[in-house]
Amino acid sequence: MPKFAANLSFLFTEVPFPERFARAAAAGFTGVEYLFPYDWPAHEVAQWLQSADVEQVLFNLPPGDWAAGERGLACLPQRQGEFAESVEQALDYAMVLDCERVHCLAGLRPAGCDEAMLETTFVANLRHAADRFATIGATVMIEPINSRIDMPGYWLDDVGKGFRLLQAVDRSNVKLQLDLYHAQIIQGDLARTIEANIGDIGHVQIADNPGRHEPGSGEIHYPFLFELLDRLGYTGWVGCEYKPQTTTEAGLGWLRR
Ligand SMILES: O=C(O)C(=O)[C@H](O)CO
Ligand SMILES: [Mg+2]
Repeated sequence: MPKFAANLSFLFTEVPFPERFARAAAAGFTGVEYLFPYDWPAHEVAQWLQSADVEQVLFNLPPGDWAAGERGLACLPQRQGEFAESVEQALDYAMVLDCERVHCLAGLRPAGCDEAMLETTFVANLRHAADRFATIGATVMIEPINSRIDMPGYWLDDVGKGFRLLQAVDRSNVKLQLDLYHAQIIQGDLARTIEANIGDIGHVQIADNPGRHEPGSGEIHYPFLFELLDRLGYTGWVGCEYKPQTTTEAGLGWLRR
């Protein structure tokens, strides 16, 4: 069975964020991930990790103005200076939190912008981020996110495009974050996608479809996919990025099977 990380932006939301680390540990998780740590000083987050004795598995680079609807900076030609600053902020947090993985959100497709310009910008930004995070031995993830249900207008909304971009970026520490919930909505064919690209997959996330709830609540047969990941020798983490149908603890039955 793969090793699972609790995504604290989705799970244990019954309690304030600082308390979620201990709740995740008490539920048996040894690693945690979440969207953004930037509302708190890095040393405080490090204290929560240490007190709960859990590993910081992944977090996201700053996304721009999330509350205003922005979903990342990496593809935006006019925001490269801000992107570079966001990389430095995330790098500082990754060092303090001893985190080896960060996810770089691509951004929303701006109106009237040439697609080639967006891709050129994304590739240059990811190369920059990769070279900065390589200084601490960390990996930068890019994640295809569905633009049909969850993130309308998101620029990296195709799984094949994600794997193609890895080739264009050409950095060994840039990998694909395969969120199987998004991949199911985008294209399905999950097992073959995993098998054909296992060497380029740096992180996996799970939720069921439809509804983005616990594994076993929808159409995706996760026991088969977990066995496939094991058989393929996947040693990375699997982030539990789903919305519990009732409470987090009540929804952990799938993990106990
Ligand atoms: O949306 C997702 O699935 C993610 O994992 C992003 O990192 C946050 O939006
Ligand atoms: Mg995800």
